[in-house]
Amino acid sequence: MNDTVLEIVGLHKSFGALAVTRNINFRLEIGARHALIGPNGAGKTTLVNLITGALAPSSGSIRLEGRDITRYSPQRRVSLGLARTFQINSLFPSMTVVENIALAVVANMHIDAKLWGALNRRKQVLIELERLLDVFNLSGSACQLISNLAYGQRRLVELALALALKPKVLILDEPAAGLPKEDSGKLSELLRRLPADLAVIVIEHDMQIVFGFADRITVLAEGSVLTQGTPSEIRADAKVREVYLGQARND
Ligand SMILES: Nc1ncnc2c1ncn2[C@@H]1O[C@H](COP(=O)(O)OP(=O)(O)OP(=O)(O)O)[C@@H](O)[C@H]1O
Repeated sequence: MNDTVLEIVGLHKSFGALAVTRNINFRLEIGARHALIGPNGAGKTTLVNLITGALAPSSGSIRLEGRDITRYSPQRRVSLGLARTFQINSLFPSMTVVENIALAVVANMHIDAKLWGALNRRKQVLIELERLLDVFNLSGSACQLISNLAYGQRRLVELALALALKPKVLILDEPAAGLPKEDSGKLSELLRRLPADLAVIVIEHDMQIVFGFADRITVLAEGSVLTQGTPSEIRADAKVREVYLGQARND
């Protein structure tokens, strides 16, 4: 059986004469926990934008479950199961946590207003809502307005929204950014509760999160893959230490 869910082959992106993504290759298997690390300007965000379709590559290909999605729109990629965390400004601040998540669940189940009244549909939505609130420990704040939540809680709601899409691949772009150190410990714990069959790519500067979460790490430098390996291989790699780990947030 082929367990590959996402495959990146020879991906290349130039802005004019500047090549910012150079011949990137990697594959994710079902349930993978993959981290993308590298110094500022290494090309991590550009690579995510290529995978999600926000940018078109100059060459190379992206396959999701064997299907070539290289030229698909971002929306079509999402509908096929490629999600990334929502930005905070995609939450509705004057609505509650549960209302925000419910909107995403209902949209993903393609339930229109007329069918919403059907009891079994309503039950399905409620079961899914309960599951998402539970995964992210949000049940206690379900009825709070987003505008009253602390920053860390809002980030959890974004994660819940992304999971409401029932993705096969989830890209987490710096989930710990802006979180106080004590909350990043909690974030690690919650990341471990993501569904086992979901393939996750995390881009993160916090090395405690990266090494606690990833089973495989790709290190980017100047747009290229410097090396890939298991956390212990990456930790022991002299090149990586030189270009990155010595300067990363790992206190
Ligand atoms: N639209 C663009 N036009 C020209 N150059 C760009 C563009 N977008 C990104 N770059 C350049 O591409 C390189 C990689 O940027 P990118 O944001 O992908 O790096 P990064 O690894 O995500 O960095 P950081 O960790 O700081 O977010 C940088 O040198 C950046 O200046």
